[in-house]
Amino acid sequence: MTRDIQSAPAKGEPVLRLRGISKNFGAVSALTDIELDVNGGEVVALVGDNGAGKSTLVKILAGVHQPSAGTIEFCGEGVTLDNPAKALGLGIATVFQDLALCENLDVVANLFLGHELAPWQLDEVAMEVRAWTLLRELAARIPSVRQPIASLSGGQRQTVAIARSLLLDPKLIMLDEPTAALGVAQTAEVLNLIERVRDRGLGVIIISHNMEDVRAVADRIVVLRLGRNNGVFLPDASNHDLVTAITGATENAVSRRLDRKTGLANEQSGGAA
Ligand SMILES: Nc1ncnc2c1ncn2[C@@H]1O[C@H](COP(=O)(O)OP(=O)(O)OP(=O)(O)O)[C@@H](O)[C@H]1O
Repeated sequence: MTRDIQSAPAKGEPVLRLRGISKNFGAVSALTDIELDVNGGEVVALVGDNGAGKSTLVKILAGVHQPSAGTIEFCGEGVTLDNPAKALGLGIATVFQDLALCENLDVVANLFLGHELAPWQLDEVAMEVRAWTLLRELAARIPSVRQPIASLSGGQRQTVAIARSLLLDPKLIMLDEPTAALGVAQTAEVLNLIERVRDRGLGVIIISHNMEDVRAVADRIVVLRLGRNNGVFLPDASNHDLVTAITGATENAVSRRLDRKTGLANEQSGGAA
């Protein structure tokens, strides 16, 4: 059922609390003893190298995978997320990287796709008004809600996918690489949108490999490495500390490269002064 997007949790209230979450796929331990806390009105970035376990954790919260061990508290209550419908019903929305939009349908149709139970589902005018209202509330830049998805930019598509997930009035929204493959302006637009979603009081989990985007929008950065927690950072943490937590090595190619670049920039600014 579709509800109004205003009824989000109060800011700062715990939305999600994971303790001891583990997930084994046969002999592979994808996650071991994971802790994660997300509050209302907070963006938490989940970062880690390939294979760190980010997608597995998101899929557990989306009800796609069942944890092998551990507890999930959602809005103060212990829950089991047996399937995606249960997670959605509780208020956990996920925007996967493929966005799952229908290219040939317009924005309105995509927003309401799958919400067949809504009373106004077949009322085209009501759906269009609701689509405009929602997109305006999000200050989204979509020229026309009657445009087919195929004609929209990557940033606009991401916006439609996020708006669609908000129609179900979630308390937590998970975004998998929302800025991957976007240009500078589109990335800024999506980051602004994430901030507006946060300002509504929702908890937001964002998976990203882009540290610049993570720093720009996250309130906390949670690092996973080899399926385990490997540090929680504020966005002003140094690149060196973040890269060290992500890769597990204090001396590595990424941090050497960053140090070289920083050194070069300092030399240049020193020379110019
Ligand atoms: N369905 C599955 N069956 C078996 N092993 C899996 C399955 N899904 C994930 N894994 C394993 O779990 C580990 C964590 O993978 P996961 O995809 O969660 O990492 P990730 O951090 O999302 O990586 P990436 O950034 O590359 O998407 C990897 O070793 C992966 O091979």
